[in-house]
Parts: sequence; C-alpha cells; structure tokens
Amino acid sequence: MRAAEKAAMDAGTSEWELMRRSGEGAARWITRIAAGGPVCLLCGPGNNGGDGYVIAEYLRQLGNGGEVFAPKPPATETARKAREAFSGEIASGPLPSNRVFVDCLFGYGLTREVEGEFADLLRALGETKGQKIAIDIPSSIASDSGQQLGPLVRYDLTLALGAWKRAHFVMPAMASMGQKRLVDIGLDFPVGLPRLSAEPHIDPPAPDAHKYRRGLLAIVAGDMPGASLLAAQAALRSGAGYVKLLSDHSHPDVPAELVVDDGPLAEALEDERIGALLIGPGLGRTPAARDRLSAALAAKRPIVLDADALHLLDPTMISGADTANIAITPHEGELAQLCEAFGIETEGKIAKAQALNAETGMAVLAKGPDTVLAGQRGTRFFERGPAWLSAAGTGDVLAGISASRLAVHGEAHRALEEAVWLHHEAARIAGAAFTAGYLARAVKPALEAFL
Ligand SMILES: NC(=O)C1=CN([C@@H]2O[C@H](COP(=O)(O)OP(=O)(O)OC[C@H]3O[C@@H](n4cnc5c(N)ncnc54)[C@H](OP(=O)(O)O)[C@@H]3O)[C@@H](O)[C@H]2O)[C@@H](O)CC1
Ligand SMILES: Nc1ncnc2c1ncn2[C@@H]1O[C@H](COP(=O)(O)OP(=O)(O)O)[C@@H](O)[C@H]1O
Ligand SMILES: [K+]
Repeated sequence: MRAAEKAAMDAGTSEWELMRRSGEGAARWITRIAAGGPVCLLCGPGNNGGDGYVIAEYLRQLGNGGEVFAPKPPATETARKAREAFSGEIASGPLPSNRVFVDCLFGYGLTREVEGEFADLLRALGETKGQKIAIDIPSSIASDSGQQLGPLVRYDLTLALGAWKRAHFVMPAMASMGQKRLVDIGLDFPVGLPRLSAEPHIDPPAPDAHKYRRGLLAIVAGDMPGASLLAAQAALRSGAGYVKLLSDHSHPDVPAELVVDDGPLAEALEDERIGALLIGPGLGRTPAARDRLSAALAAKRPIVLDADALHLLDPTMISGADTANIAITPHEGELAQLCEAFGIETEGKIAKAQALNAETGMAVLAKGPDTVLAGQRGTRFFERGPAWLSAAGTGDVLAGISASRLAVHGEAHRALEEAVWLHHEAARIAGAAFTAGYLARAVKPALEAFL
C-alpha cells in the first residue's frame, strides 16, 4: 500500500489528493448508510484521522453535520490540512448514542498498544448503541498481522481504502469487521502482490472428453478407510472423470461409482493414466503408512498431501521432486509441524505458509477459520467460509476436492484456489449443522455455481 501510494505521489498525485479521494469515497458510503441521520466521527492524530476530517466536511456540506471527537490534534501535514478544511467544531464530553459512528482513530500507522484516552474512546464506542463503521481498518488492529492492539469493537462495516490489507482476511481481526467494502482511490499495484482470491471459472468437460482425459484421480487409502472414502465422495463431484481408491482393505460399503483397486500399491501406481494422487486422509502414521507415502511421491504425479501425510513428510522425501506438482493442505497444527520439519522459524500463519512455499516449492494451503494460499502464482486470501465447516471430516472433503481439480488440469495453485471456493460454496448450500458426508454431496451443486 505504501509503495503504491509512493508511486502515485512520485507520478504527481499529492498525499492530500489521495486523502481527499479516500475521505470522499468513504463519505459516499456513509451518507447512504446514515440516510440523513446523525453521524459521529472519531479522528486520530495521523492520516486516518485526516480521512475523518475530510468525511466530516463532506457530510457538513450535505447538511448532515454531526459530532467529531478528536482527543489529539493532527500530527501530520496532510491531516492538519484536512483539519483546517473542516469548518465544524470538535466535540467534548461523553460519546453520544444512536448515531452512525465512523472510526478514524488509527489506520495502518498503528504501531503499538492503544492506551489511555484512545483506549477509553474505543471502549466507549464498543458499548454505545448505533451502527459502527471502521475507516480502512478497525483502529485496534495492526494492518499487516491482524494482531489486536487495543479494545476490539464489533463493526457493521469496514471500508478499506485503496487496497485490502492483510488484516482484512486474517482471524480474529476479520470477524470484527462486519461487511467489507473497498474504496477505489485510483492506485496502481504491481503484479505479484498478495491479493484476494478472485472467483474461479470452472470449465465443463470438452465435447470430446472421455473419463481419463477428464482426469483420473487415485486416492491412496490407509489404515482408516472412512476418511479416504469421504475424500473420494467429494472428489467424485468435483470434476474428475474417474476416481479410484487404492487400498489394501476390502470396503463393503463403497458407493458403486467408486472403483477400489486392492492390488499391490506399486503396480497400481504404474498406471500412466493417473492424472493426480491424493494421500493422507486416514493414512495412519505407521512405518507401512510411510512406505505408502514414499511410493506415492515416487510415482511423480501431481499430488495432494493432507492429514497424516503431512505428519510423515520430511525434506528427504521430496528432494529432487518437481515440487510445483505438490499441493499441501495443512491446518494450523500441521503447518507448525511442517515448519519444524523443514527448519522454518517464523511467526504467524501468513509468513509460515509463504516461507514453506518459498523453501520447498510446494503450493501451501494453510486452512482454518481463515485460509491463506501461498503458491506458484503468489499469495491469496479468501473471504471467511461458513463457521459450520468446523466439523470433523470437512478437511477430508477439501482434500478430495483439491485432488479432483488437480486431476482435471494438473496445476497445484489453481486446484487449491478452486477447492476453497467449492468448499465454501458447498458449505453454504449444506446450510447448518451438516455432516462431512452431507458436505461432500453438496459439492455437486456448488460446482454448478462456478460453471
Ligand atoms: N499515506 C497516504 O498517502 C494516505 C493514507 N491514508 C490514510 O492514512 C492512514 C495511515 O496514516 P498514518 O500512516 O498517518 O497512520 P495512522 O494510522 O493515522 O496513525 C498514525 C498516528 O497515530 C499515532 N499512533 C500509532 N499508534 C498509536 C497508539 N497505539 N497510541 C497512540 N498513538 C498512536 C502515530 O504517532 P507516532 O507513532 O508517530 O507517535 C501517528 O500520529 C491509512 O490507514 C489511511 O486511512 C489515506 O488518506 C490515503 C492516502
Ligand atoms: N470456524 C471456521 N470457519 C470456516 N471454516 C472453518 C472453520 N473451522 C474449520 N474450517 C474449515 O474446515 C476444514 C477443517 O479441516 P481439518 O481441520 O483438516 O478437519 P478434519 O481433519 O476433521 O477434516 C478446513 O477446510 C477449514 O478451513
Ligand atoms: K480506523
């Protein structure tokens, strides 16, 4: 964001002009929400506060005056200019209630714990009645990490200025933001920056498609067949033309459309037609499971590694492999363990996922209540999925979808990005209190939404 602002300023756009665009863009949202009703603004000492004075003056010009609370005078030149251009008064006393509140205390310049009168103001904001709007980001949230540095208010709307910041997509920060909207202030961003995942478009099969060309996915099962069956149920509905379970066990309850190959694994893996592999759900962590993982990696096919495979994985297993073909789907605990196994010492989910991708070349989908993808095309953030996904087995469903998409086109980053969208959409369709099996079946109508 700072680089884009600097580029705009080097090209002749003043900081004041950017602030004017930010403030007026935000004010247009606020006037629609306030619909003529009273607005109360909180302005901090930096340029976030400057945006607040621009908003306040815009509202005054429309005849929609309100209170402006500003515990400290502006400390930057541009914020001072905004304050001078504001023709109203600064309010004092307790915060009123039943207003549309606009929080412009701190933006991305928040560097330390919020204390004293600013903390008191945020606490009062949290307790008062009215709609609450955060300008750029909530004022107690560090914009790069999402770390909470002061009293957290629940907002109805967060208006991001110019670009999304990381904090807009990490928990617990994003849960406090309410709806999120981006105010365009005309900045250009270099390619390759982390960004919000764009909705994918999924191609239907070509007119001359047949089952193998559509993608043969082989799921390497292990000791606990339930998890791999769940992944297979999801994979069957995610686009692959053919889904096979490679298993030592007999499965009396497999659906008729799922082929089980119970022959020797090494032989089954020789099938040239395999487009992708999935290993991990229900694999177990025994020496035999490790052998199955090594065999699957040695087959040198595009592969999704999940669950137990992530516990067994170590750097020797992928040395010399084309890791761009490997997609991994760790939850928080698995991500931490992988970082340890690969000697990565860094804090935070985003940094860990990025470092693991940079170190190994694998596409890393760090899943959980917030999800970050660090892959060949860069870093992607996602909107929050339904919290009903916090149910046992939903990760197996995600792995099945990912592997099915990988079998279709062979691109690890793209497969993982599509899988998150399909997973979230399936959860929305499944509604409340669903089981993982129900979620797997909802992948079919979910896929239809992206055709
Ligand atoms: N630059 C641009 O082109 C544009 C920027 N824009 C807007 O500017 C925002 C960024 O502005 P910013 O960088 O001035 O920082 P901001 O978030 O207002 O806060 C910094 C101030 O707060 C202070 N401070 C920090 N922590 C504190 C604490 N815990 N407790 C108390 N004080 C604390 C800090 O003081 P210091 O650390 O220097 O002591 C400083 O005075 C951005 O989010 C967007 O809204 C848009 O208008 C578009 C154009
Ligand atoms: N609170 C939540 N909100 C949204 N998605 C969630 C939440 N909790 C978990 N998920 C999603 O549910 C899945 C859980 O996967 P995982 O932890 O591997 O569970 P399991 O091993 O039981 O399948 C992941 O895709 C994760 O992103
Ligand atoms: K703010």
